[in-house]
Amino acid sequence: MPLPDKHPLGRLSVNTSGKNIRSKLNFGKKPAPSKIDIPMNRTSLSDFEIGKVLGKGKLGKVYCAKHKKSGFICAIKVMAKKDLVALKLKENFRREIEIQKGLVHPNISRLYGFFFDSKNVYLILEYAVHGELYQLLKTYRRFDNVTASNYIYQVSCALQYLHSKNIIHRDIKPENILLSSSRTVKLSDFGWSVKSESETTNRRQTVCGTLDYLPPEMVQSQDHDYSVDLWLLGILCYEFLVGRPPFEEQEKSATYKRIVKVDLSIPSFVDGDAADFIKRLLQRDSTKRMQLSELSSHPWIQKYRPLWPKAQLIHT
Ligand SMILES: Nc1ncnc2c1ncn2[C@@H]1O[C@H](COP(=O)(O)OP(=O)(O)OP(=O)(O)O)[C@@H](O)[C@H]1O
Repeated sequence: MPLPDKHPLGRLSVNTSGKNIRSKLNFGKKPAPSKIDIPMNRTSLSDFEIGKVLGKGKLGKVYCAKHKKSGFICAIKVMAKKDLVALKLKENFRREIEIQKGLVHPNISRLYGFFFDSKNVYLILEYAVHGELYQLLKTYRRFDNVTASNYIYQVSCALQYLHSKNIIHRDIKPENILLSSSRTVKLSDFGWSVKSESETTNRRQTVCGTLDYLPPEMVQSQDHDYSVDLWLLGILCYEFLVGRPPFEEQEKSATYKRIVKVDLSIPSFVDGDAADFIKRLLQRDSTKRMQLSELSSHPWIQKYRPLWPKAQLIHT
């Protein structure tokens, strides 16, 4: 699988404040339905009332929208067909849709369906009212242990589900995590995900993902498997608690070197149990990484779990 020309190995800076998102839509007095009931084969843009821009991605904008007939509130991602072709992203996009449309889990952003016209492709997505977790992290700089452990646990639930379906996400980072009401994590962006035939045999070699988050085996273009997501979870946890990823350097090559050596230094303000949690995931030898099934019994999770908001305990 070739690496598309324009993969963003860096941060995107977009305005996703989420303020007044719904203000332009006529929501009416009736509560919006919580389930979508749209015949996808006959859907077109005119079936939706389009509201405010929720954010801008590499390939287009995402809008808040209401399905006129049912009143269902969703997010619509609009991508120009010509951009998909020009950026050689058609295959990536097709794979993303194929993978995401079959996923139904409380911690995974739903893709309800898609439609297209002569110019654009439109994805109908679950609306995440609080937008990207990355913006929240930028606002607070770093999260406290209660928040971080809760978000990490929710991401791990999403990963457990994905892995059970033989899917490796490969691009976990704060930009690819959305927050819906009551701060429920919604893992999104399946553009770099792959579906393996079997959990153990199908190791892959494609280099992908975001630079700071790449595991040693991918930096070195070696085979990789499900355990890349464990590494990514470790980096995510570090970034939540410290405010930046652990191997960040100005020069790409310096970052690569630090990743390969696992040149990890955890600031002293990080909770000792959290530091242990991170170290258990950031293992050079991918077979030694803490398994998702072990994660919920780790002391860091155990310690802060009683303080999590009740709404996030439903997936245990
Ligand atoms: N389902 C959603 N609910 C609410 N806001 C969303 C949703 N999807 C995207 N957004 C907002 O729109 C912005 C752009 O999303 P988009 O998926 O296009 O970003 P992207 O990271 O460039 O994705 P991709 O890598 O697939 O192009 C996001 O940063 C987010 O703030």
